[in-house]
Amino acid sequence: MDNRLYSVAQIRATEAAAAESLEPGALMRRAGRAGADAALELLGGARERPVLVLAGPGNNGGDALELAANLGEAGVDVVVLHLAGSGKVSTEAAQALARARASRANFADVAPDVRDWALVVDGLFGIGLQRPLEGRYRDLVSAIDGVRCPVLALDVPSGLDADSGAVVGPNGVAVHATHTITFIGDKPGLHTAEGRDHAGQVQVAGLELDEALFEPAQACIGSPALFAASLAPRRQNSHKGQFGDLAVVGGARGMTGAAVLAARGALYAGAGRVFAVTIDPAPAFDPVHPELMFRLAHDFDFAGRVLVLGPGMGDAMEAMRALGHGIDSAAPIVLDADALNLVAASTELQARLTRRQSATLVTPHPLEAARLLGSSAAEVQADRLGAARRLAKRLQAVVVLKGAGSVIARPDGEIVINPTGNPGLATGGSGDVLAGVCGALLAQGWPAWEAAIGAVWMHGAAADRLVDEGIGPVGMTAGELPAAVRAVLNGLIRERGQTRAR
Ligand SMILES: NC(=O)C1=CN([C@@H]2O[C@H](COP(=O)(O)OP(=O)(O)OC[C@H]3O[C@@H](n4cnc5c(N)ncnc54)[C@H](O)[C@@H]3O)[C@@H](O)[C@H]2O)[C@@H](O)CC1
Ligand SMILES: [K+]
Repeated sequence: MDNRLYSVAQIRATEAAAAESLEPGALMRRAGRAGADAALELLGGARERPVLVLAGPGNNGGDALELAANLGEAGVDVVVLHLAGSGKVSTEAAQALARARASRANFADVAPDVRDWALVVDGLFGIGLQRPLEGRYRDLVSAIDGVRCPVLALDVPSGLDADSGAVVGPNGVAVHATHTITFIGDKPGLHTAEGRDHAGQVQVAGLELDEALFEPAQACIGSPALFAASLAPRRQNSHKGQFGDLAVVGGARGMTGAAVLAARGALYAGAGRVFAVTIDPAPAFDPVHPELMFRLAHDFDFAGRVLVLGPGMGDAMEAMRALGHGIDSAAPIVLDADALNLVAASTELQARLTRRQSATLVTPHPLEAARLLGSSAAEVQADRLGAARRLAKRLQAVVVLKGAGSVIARPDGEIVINPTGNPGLATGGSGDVLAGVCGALLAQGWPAWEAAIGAVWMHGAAADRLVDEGIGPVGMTAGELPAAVRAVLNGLIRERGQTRAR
């Protein structure tokens, strides 16, 4: 599976290189053909109701006009609303307009009333969007929100930034597509931030371009293939000492649950022995999971333990002290939640973090990332890939920027966007479980990059599995995640074992 993601600048460079050896308009015709095929597939055999094609002023509109001509030829009743702009029209788009005018597609002069369409095709704007949608464009986007049929976006849902997945604003709007067919290569903005809500199911049409025309991708979509090397079945002759000692350090007064959830996540993700190390005195044991060993941070020996620092840690002196010990330890560590806030407030801790010799993995949500970067959550969300890259470089750590389409970044700028998960994860404690799973994989010897990609993928897949079982998204609880993570992880290991046996 090709899971690479390209920036708009890279797509433009590929297009320019391809255009040198192609006749004018070839790419637009290919895009119009691929778009029409996707539309016909969505229509199935249905021909009773017409298809509405919205064509904007640029080349995205050109793609839509080619598509409309193709659908007309295929005998589909097509209504085109073409919104010409005042700017210069490309030769290809002008050709596409002439072709559509000469085809069996019908042109409407004004926005037709919302009616019973079989399909709406959004070809208003693609990667050339320069500003928020206003006036008639904005009205059309609102009208599309009212339709009951599938909405197919060409290249990018209009109004969405293809690089960042942000709706171009302030107070911007963007088409909510059920399906997006994106051209030349896949784009990060379709998979993170607002992208998942606006793009729907994404299909890539490569337009038959030669592989050599592409610059190396610096981002891709996460999948088990990226952490397959770490999914080895356990040897029969195993003992718990081989799967690591993990300590979750957190649980200040009133927040013991955060540490327990992280510890349970770690237990179910296969860590050999798991300690819940609390800042304040906690219950002696977890009656649901007596396997967890409770200790007080004050007299815990951090040496040799993989650490998850932060869940419910608070900001007391004792928390600072424990965090300092953890950061200076020689073992891999995960920093989450309160630990990130403490690091954000201390340049000294940040400096110690960058001097670490072993792996550091940090799992901020957008507000925590903003505190670490000295910006705002809105700024982080406006450029999730950029924020994650900056943070990874600054902290010399693998970063998981959580939220829809979690962004995983490493200091050299490489990015993975996670495709699994659902809004059921937007509940207290789910981040604690993720931190615990990250720690468990590190404790079992996974490299930090694979551990981050794998933990996020499995945590999301666990939530998807719970939704399939009717448990969520509404009302899903963090406590239900660990067992589902365990099922996902064992399923992957089994699959991998079967693939290798074949
Ligand atoms: N570049 C490529 O690699 C290819 C591009 N194709 C299509 O062409 C698209 C890019 O074409 P363009 O560069 O012409 O860009 P777009 O068609 O996305 O939009 C540019 C046009 O819209 C206007 N515009 C931008 N934002 C606006 C706003 N908010 N309100 C009103 N007008 C606005 C611009 O002035 C310009 O006229 C791609 O998304 C794709 O659909 C395909 O034909 C195949 C190859
Ligand atoms: K579009």
